Amino acid sequence: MLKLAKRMNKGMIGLAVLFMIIRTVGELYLPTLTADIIDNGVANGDIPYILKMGMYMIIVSLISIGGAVANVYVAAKESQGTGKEIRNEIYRKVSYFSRDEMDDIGTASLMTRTTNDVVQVQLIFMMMLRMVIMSPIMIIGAGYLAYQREPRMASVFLGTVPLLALLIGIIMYFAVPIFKSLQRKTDRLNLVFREGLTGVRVIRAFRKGQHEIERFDEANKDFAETAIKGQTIMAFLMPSLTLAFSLTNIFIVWIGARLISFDEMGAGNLVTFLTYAGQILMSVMMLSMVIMYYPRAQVSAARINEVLDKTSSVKDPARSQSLDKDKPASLAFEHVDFRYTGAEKLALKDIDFYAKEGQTLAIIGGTGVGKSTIANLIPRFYDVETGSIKINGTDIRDITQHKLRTLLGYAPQKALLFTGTIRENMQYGKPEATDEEIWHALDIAQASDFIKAMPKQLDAHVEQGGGNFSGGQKQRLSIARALVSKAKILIFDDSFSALDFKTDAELRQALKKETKDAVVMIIAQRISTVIDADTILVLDKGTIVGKGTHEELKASNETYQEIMKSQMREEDI
Ligand SMILES: Nc1ncnc2c1ncn2[C@@H]1O[C@H](COP(=O)(O)OP(=O)(O)OP(=O)(O)O)[C@@H](O)[C@H]1O
Repeated sequence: MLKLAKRMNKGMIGLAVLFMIIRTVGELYLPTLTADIIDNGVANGDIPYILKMGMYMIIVSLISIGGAVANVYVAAKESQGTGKEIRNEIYRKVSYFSRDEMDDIGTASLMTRTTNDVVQVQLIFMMMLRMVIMSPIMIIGAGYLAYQREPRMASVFLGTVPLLALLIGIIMYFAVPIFKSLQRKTDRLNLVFREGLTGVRVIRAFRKGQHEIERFDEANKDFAETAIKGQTIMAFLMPSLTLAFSLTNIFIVWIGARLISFDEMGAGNLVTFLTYAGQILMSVMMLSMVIMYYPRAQVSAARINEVLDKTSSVKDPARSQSLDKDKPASLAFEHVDFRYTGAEKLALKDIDFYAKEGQTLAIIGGTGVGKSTIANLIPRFYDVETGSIKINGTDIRDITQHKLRTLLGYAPQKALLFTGTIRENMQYGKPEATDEEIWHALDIAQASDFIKAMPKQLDAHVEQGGGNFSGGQKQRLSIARALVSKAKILIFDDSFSALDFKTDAELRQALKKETKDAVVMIIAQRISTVIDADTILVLDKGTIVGKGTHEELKASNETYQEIMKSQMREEDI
């Protein structure tokens, strides 16, 4: 918590303290003025004195109110501002995470941490800048002033304050663990909600709607029950305060009345004491509220720090090497082994190939053999375990990720579009791309026809995740987006799978003409997609079991022949 609190502006903290001191001193001074009015003004019937002191009280009240308002303003501004900074930093940090770190924390939890956890921390910052400053000054100040006035009456606080502290301690003993567990339950609630929303089509197709509703209901119930339990325990706080307050008042009035009747104390002191009692007990309660919320905020702070302290396993080199742009583009995997974090077995073993500009390299194989893993290693979503990947002869770990990614055009397996217009989506990798360049890329990707058919064309709206386009349309748009940047290394991870055979063939033909100075990697499961590639890698269980052209593999490679048999009729073979 302290680590996050250090982000607050020291000057603003100083201002909050100053304004709070002004407010508290004002509030502590007012009861003494009341006592003066009663003892010197009312008792002697001195109207001018009452009026003078009344005016004085109004001025002190106004200064005190001014301090209070200024303190709230500074506290709110600083806590909200710090919260905003923390959210920004989490977002910046996460955007540099490798897939390993993303998998480790999980998207739902990252969302909870950026929103709900930051709100908890903001709340405690706000409390710190207000109550934590005010309460100790108030308790010590009111206690001291009360003692100065009449030590015999002040002794009442020695009994009631510890009683209140004991009651609060008991409440906290039960409430704190409950509040701590609430953050975990918020995570679970978000996870189930997010899965239910993103998987809504699958859920409906499998008629699992009711099951999902019940799953959410269970997580929701668990969260609500825990929150209710916490609030129920908290509900004892107010009666405890009332009890302590009433006992204090009874004792003050009892002792006070006796002292007044023996003429040992003025009536004004009694009123002053009752006010001090209220101020002291209220401050104890406010402090206990902070102590009550603190553990929950501390859990939140730890969860935020976990994200902020996480270092990406994929690091930029201390000194980035420059790539020779004039050199012909090339992509090489040199004896690459790769294993997912925590996995026992290698996902890729001894992957070794080379492709130069103008060449198309295809990778074919069944599901789960490691095709996408190869594609994911090139933009350094993960780093290799042994061996190396080289672009234009330079190890990709020797250049910055930013520079590396400007060299790549990547169409992922799951075509993803962003909310906005077609133009904005196409300009994602090259913000300065002209309409002409965009249409050209759409032409190659066989996407211009359906975009032209839309009334707004390049200004047509794209819904979240590209929801208003078909799977095949999304794939073509995703291919066009990769082409717009005119990258020298183009990776198409199963990007042709939702296209019909005719579109698939036309697209590859147009692509071939356009990519004479680029290396094109096509990952596919269909033989027809890889048939024209210069080199085809046949992948099985993470290793290359065949390398060559279609004709060569057709003649000699068993795995390739099996894939062909499963996909083509005998006469086509
Ligand atoms: N994030 C991950 N963490 C752990 N293991 C993973 C992860 N992603 C993939 N794997 C495993 O690595 C292996 C290769 O997966 P990969 O996605 O590369 O296969 P693929 O050949 O592209 O399959 P498909 O054609 O079905 O997409 C699989 O056995 C898979 O279970």
